[in-house]
Amino acid sequence: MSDLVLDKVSRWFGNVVAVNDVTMTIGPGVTGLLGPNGAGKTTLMAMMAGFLAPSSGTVTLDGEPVWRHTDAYRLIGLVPERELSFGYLTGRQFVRANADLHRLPDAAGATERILEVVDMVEPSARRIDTYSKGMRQRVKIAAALVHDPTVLLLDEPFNGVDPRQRMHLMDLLRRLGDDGCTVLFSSHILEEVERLARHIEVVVSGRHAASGDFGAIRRLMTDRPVRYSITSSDDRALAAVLIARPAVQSVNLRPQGGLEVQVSDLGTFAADLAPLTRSHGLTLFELSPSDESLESVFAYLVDR
Ligand SMILES: Nc1ncnc2c1ncn2[C@@H]1O[C@H](COP(=O)(O)OP(=O)(O)OP(=O)(O)O)[C@@H](O)[C@H]1O
Repeated sequence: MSDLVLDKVSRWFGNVVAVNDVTMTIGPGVTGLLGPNGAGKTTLMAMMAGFLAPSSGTVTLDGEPVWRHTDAYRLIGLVPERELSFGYLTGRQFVRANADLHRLPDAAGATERILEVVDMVEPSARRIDTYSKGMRQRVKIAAALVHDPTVLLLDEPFNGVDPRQRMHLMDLLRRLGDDGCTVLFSSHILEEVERLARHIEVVVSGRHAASGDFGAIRRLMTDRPVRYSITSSDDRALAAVLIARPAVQSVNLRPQGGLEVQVSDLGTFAADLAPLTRSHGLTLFELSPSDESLESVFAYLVDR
């Protein structure tokens, strides 16, 4: 069981600050690292894996720094986002090469064991460039796990993977987490993180924006003020009805028609809206969030 601890970690490239003063602890089980593109997730993972030195601050694994510490490398496996460039190798050869690099006493045995774990025994005799995206991911995971690390870091492991393979990968990560492995995976997709991780860390623009149980963070996100565009059979009458509701903060009639409504409690508003319009003899034509981009959700978390 391992704890990965980041203490006031920053990393800059020239004058670009990729990671800004991040403090967090990643413990056993599955944790999701959520953030929009360019948030600094890859840079954070590279520092956690000991592949990149922090510009300031420290990353430690069970109290020992990971940077330039070969003992720590034996405890960490990294599954990078980039594609494997060894398409001419078979899956087995690639995993075996990693086992050899770790100088495992029984590299052949470890290779077979881990191919079994990721369910890749049968295709492992084929060249990697004949594999589907999901199979390539599983081989990368096998290579990262072959030395039996206590920490597994995965950068956007579900990108481009079809839904069936995604479920398969999620089951695998869940199993590793249940067995006590410290599993951290990054994603920019909320639903993906929600399905797999109970604990999440959110990063935005290099900063640590939120940390905790997924439900609590989801609530923070749904309780934030949200703006909707609504069109109905009688917008003026609907405006009068809506402004009386406690969850509604403001209502504007738009010059081009329809309403712009700001809501403070998304759950209550969503549950109320349909029965409310019906009971006033009104018909809803369109309801769409005006600022529901993931970036706006993240920006809200940062500004809190
Ligand atoms: N080697 C580098 N040189 C210069 N800038 C870099 C370098 N690596 C990362 N950056 C910058 O640091 C910021 C964070 O990048 P990073 O790749 O860590 O984010 P990310 O959350 O992983 O994004 P994505 O999901 O798009 O990969 C970006 O602005 C990126 O352009």
